[in-house]
Parts: sequence; structure tokens; C-alpha cells
Amino acid sequence: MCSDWLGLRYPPPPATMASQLRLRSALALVTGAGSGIGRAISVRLAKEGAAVAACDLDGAAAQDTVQLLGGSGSEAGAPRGKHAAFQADVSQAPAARRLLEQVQACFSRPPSVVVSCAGITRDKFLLHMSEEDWDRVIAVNLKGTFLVTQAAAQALVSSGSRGSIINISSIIGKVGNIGQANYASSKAGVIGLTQTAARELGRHGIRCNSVLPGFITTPMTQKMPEKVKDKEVFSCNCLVEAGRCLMLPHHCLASC
Ligand SMILES: CCCCCCCCCCCCCC(=O)CC(=O)SCCNC(=O)CCNC(=O)[C@H](O)C(C)(C)COP(=O)(O)OP(=O)(O)OC[C@H]1O[C@@H](n2cnc3c(N)ncnc32)[C@H](O)[C@@H]1OP(=O)(O)O
Ligand SMILES: NC(=O)C1=CN([C@@H]2O[C@H](COP(=O)(O)OP(=O)(O)OC[C@H]3O[C@@H](n4cnc5c(N)ncnc54)[C@H](O)[C@@H]3O)[C@@H](O)[C@H]2O)C=CC1
Repeated sequence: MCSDWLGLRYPPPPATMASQLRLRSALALVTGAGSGIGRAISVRLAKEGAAVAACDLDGAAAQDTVQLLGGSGSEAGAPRGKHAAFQADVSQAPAARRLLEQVQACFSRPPSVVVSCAGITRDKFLLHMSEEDWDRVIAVNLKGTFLVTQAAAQALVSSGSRGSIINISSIIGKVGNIGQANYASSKAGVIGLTQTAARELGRHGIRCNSVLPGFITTPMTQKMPEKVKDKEVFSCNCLVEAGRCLMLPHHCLASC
């Protein structure tokens, strides 16, 4: 029986799939939970029985996600239901530390599932990319993932708890993309960070994996020019899943 990237046994025994909530004892922290993939992950984790700490730079959006979860959770620190919303800028070290403190104060334990999903793009051609555009994307996507991974791992290790850390990279972190030198570098960094964390934290019972999604229509992708979205590499669904890395068949790469 293998586990998928959420640590769920896969395939679940059919008889229990409907009745058994496979994450019923888990507390899951999801950053970037106010939109897109982070919101979808929060919904799925809650469906599997987890209590969800939904964090976002946009605190109101995080609360909207909590409302979606059916919990009556509300502002940080006072969950009326099983879930709670938190506001934090993960790129700031004090905020990341405070986030883990707030989550532990709210739920009286560290999160056993930690999904770093918060991310941004500031797309520009390399020739025109500003230092600020570079710095901000690296700060949120890479440093933010480092800060949350570190704070969560410190909480788990000091409490002697096992856990699963899942960092959202992107296929772009493996193949690069026009207009995304900053984003591709940040996502490639997430892969290396996660591989290192896996080597260091395994002895503490903490599993670390990165996921490299392909194109998923969300508010992030809405910023792309339509003429780019119309290109085959974005519209075709020929991304092949092999293991945890999506690979682009040769004809896709050849078309760029
Ligand atoms: C083929 C190799 C594989 C590539 C990667 C595989 C992709 C598979 C899907 C996975 C997607 C994962 C996405 C993800 O992780 C989340 C995101 O990052 S969503 C955002 C993705 N961003 C982009 O792809 C960049 C899109 N481009 C832009 O935003 C603008 O073009 C840019 C700001 C870079 C430049 O704007 P501007 O100066 O105004 O120039 P134009 O827009 O007119 O573009 C000039 C010219 O270049 C072509 N072009 C631009 N970007 C891309 C691109 N990403 N791929 C291919 N071609 C691109 C554009 O079409 C124009 O071509 P013309 O023929 O001159 O019109
Ligand atoms: N949509 C796609 O095609 C793909 C997305 N990804 C990655 O998946 C993750 C989620 O992306 P989407 O849902 O598409 O984007 P999105 O823009 O819909 O959601 C990103 C969320 O992160 C939050 N956020 C941004 N900066 C933050 C910060 N400093 N601190 C805390 N929260 C912050 C935003 O407020 C937003 O709610 C990102 O890391 C992205 O790079 C990876 C591959 C493909």
C-alpha cells in the first residue's frame, strides 16, 4: 500500500473509502489557502477529516476558505468549529514564526500536515526583469517556503511529533519558462530545499515532498496574455505524470 503526497494510503480499501476519514486525527496548515490550489487542497484535506489551519496574506480570503470547509471557524485563535483562518506574509520570518505559534495556541498542537502553497509570479523577460521583481518572487516562493518549513519542523521536532511537509513547486522549476526566470528559479529552489529537508528530517519522522503541478487555471494564470495561453504547450493536456514529476513529451518542448 503506497502513500500519495498527502500521506493518504493509496488506493484506499474500497470498503472504507466512503466511511473512513483518512486524516481525521490530522491538523493541516495550508499557506496560500485563500485561493486556487491552496483553497482546493484545504477543501480536500477537510473532506478527509483533517482540521485545517488556512493561512493567507489575504486574511479575509483565508476566512472565506474556512467558511467553505463547513467549519464555523473564524479569526485566528478562536476557532468556533474545527478549522481556523490565519493571516500571515510567509516571506517575513517573524510572521512565519508567529503563524506557527498562533496555530499551536489555537489547536494545542503543531500541524502534522504542512502544505506550503503560497506563491506569486512577477513575469518579465530576463532582459527587462527588475531586481525587485526577482527579489519579491524569491522571497515569497522560496524564502517563504523555507521559513514555514523551518518553523513547522522546529515545532514538530520539539514536541516529538511526526509529520508530513508538502511544498508546492511547479513543472516550471524543472523545465524553465519564457518570462519566468524568477519564478522558475524559485520553484527549482523549492525542489532542492524539500529534498534537503527530507534528508535531514526523516530521522525525526517528518516526511518532506514537493509537488510539481502543470497548468491549472487559477487567479495566478489569469494574468497571462491570452495569446500565450493559446499556445499548445499550455492548452494541450499532454503533461505526463511520472512519479511525482510531470514530464513534457518531446513534441511539447520542441514547440517552444
Ligand atoms: C515549451 C517549453 C515548456 C515551457 C513550460 C511548460 C508549460 C507547461 C504548463 C505548466 C504551467 C505552470 C504554470 C505555473 O507554475 C503557474 C504560472 O507561473 S502561470 C504564469 C506563467 N507565465 C508565463 O508563461 C509567462 C507568460 N508571458 C507573459 O506574461 C508576457 O509575455 C511577458 C510578461 C513575459 C512579456 O510580455 P511582453 O513584453 O508584453 O511580450 P508579449 O507578451 O507580447 O510576448 C512576446 C512574445 O513572446 C511570447 N511569449 C511570451 N511568454 C511566453 C511563454 N511563456 N511561452 C511561449 N511564448 C511566450 C509571446 O507569445 C509573444 O510571441 P509573438 O509571436 O511575438 O506574439
Ligand atoms: N496555477 C498553476 O498553474 C500552478 C501553480 N503552482 C503553484 O501553486 C501555488 C498556488 O498557486 P495558485 O493557486 O495558482 O495561485 P493563486 O494566486 O490563486 O493563490 C496563491 C495564494 O497565495 C497567497 N499569497 C501570495 N503571497 C503570499 C504571502 N507572501 N504570504 C501568504 N500568502 C501569500 C495569495 O494571497 C493567494 O491566495 C503557488 O505556489 C504556485 O506557484 C504551481 C504550478 C502550476
